[in-house]
Amino acid sequence: MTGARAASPVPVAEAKGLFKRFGATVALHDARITVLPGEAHALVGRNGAGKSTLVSLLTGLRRPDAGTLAFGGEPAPAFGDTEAWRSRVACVHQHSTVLPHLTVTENLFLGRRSASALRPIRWRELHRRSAELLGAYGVDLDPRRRAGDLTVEQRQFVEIARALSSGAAFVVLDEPTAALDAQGIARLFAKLRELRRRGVAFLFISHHLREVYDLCDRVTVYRDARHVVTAPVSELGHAALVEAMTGEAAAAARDRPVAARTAGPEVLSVDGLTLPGAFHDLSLTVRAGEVVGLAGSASSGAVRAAETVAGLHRARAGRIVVAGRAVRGGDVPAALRAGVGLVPEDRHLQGLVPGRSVAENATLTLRGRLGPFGTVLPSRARALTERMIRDLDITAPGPSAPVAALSGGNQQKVVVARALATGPRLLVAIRPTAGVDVRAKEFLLRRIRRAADEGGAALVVSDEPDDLRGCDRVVVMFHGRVVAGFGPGWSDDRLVAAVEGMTGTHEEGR
Ligand SMILES: Nc1ncnc2c1ncn2[C@@H]1O[C@H](COP(=O)(O)OP(=O)(O)OP(=O)(O)O)[C@@H](O)[C@H]1O
Repeated sequence: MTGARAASPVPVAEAKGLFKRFGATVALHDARITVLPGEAHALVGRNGAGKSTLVSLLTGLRRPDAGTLAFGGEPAPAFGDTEAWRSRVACVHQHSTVLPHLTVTENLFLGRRSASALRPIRWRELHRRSAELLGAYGVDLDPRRRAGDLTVEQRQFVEIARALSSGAAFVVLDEPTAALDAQGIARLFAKLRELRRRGVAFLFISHHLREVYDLCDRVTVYRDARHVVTAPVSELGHAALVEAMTGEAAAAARDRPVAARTAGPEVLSVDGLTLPGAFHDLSLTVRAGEVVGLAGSASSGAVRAAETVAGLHRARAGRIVVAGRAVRGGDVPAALRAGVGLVPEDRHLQGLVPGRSVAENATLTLRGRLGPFGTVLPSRARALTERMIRDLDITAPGPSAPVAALSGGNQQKVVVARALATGPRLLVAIRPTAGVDVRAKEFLLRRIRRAADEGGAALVVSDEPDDLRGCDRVVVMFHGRVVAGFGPGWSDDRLVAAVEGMTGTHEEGR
């Protein structure tokens, strides 16, 4: 075995001939993947391609219908032997599996069986060991802290440290950057590079193809439940990668607005808005026909500001006027009545009712509009949803499928569909393309643009240059204040610098 290793290394993980169905849906069809020791291997594909299903099989969460899995040349552990799976593969999900009410130490050492398991727990000793363990991965954290009080980034590092300390040399990262801002992503990547130097291998799932090129050696593409290609990233250019994902030749270059459109009357006017701890004295206008970007990192207050406009928080001071009507803060139904549609940041907490159908979720905001006496007539809801499924290119078995059965990106499209269903005067979209594949991203952004072109207006919160490129103006926030404003034709560098608080310019006013 050891002799053969030099010639062709034993893969840290290898899956062959995987099949997995959910009812009538084929999630994986004869799929395969091979991850070599110490490599950073990307897995990409459109929403619903089968990536998360593969992760659930690779981590022992689900059992394949057919196919084989091996780690380090050995067959996968028995299904249900959690400890054995954990020692072979670790997974960092977008949604953390760290238990929030326990301390960092408890999370790190939870459920470990050892010779000393029957002895009373010596907390001082354990805290010292966790500090040491975290230190070894360059994480400076008080191990006595409750995990629930950590940031997403810190929780991810606890998760990675836990995984590696149980012996795994293979970590699956399922959209780990989705909830991080640019600096958080840079720190995560620095840690991942360092771990790779020590021989740890990664399977990295992301819809940000730039991250794939930045971090990974090889890339595997899945399309419609099947393996399409595995190649070194250096041999698969951007256009070829998108083509492998979509099965179509790459789309023509995205249209960039060259000049500001003539804007109509004010749809949103925010004046002197203050929410202590989040933003201070914020003033902003959005006119009919405009798409305005609100950019900022996690601590900028941009998300909270947009949520306040949509009625999720009550500001301490200031005024919000939508289409000439003052909107009382902290009242979502009032904001909805005034014509605000919201795509919330966290579709799991604020966006969807998982057990209900796609049709019910997509029409949640429409009560009273479709039928008499506040009812939603099933036939009309169905017709409307079928149109949305077509319109937004949602991959779903049909309007009556439960939304929990859709892939993450398709769930996000249902959230956007729902916000658009009311024909809002002002669409407030918070990171609307999070978790959405490359094609669907362009589609959603075009759909938002269209809502504005048809007489509405949109406020798009994001720190992704790609999300903001189609905006007429971009307002940048840093630490709760507006620090910059850009008109059309801004450069990525200057925008990123402003988001990171490196500059404060107003190129085109607000
Ligand atoms: N629990 C489930 N019940 C029914 N269908 C499911 C379930 N989980 C996944 N599917 C279906 O299996 C297919 C593959 O989904 P999967 O979540 O693996 O896609 P994905 O590539 O991870 O997509 P995304 O990029 O949107 O996260 C989809 O058609 C999805 O609707």
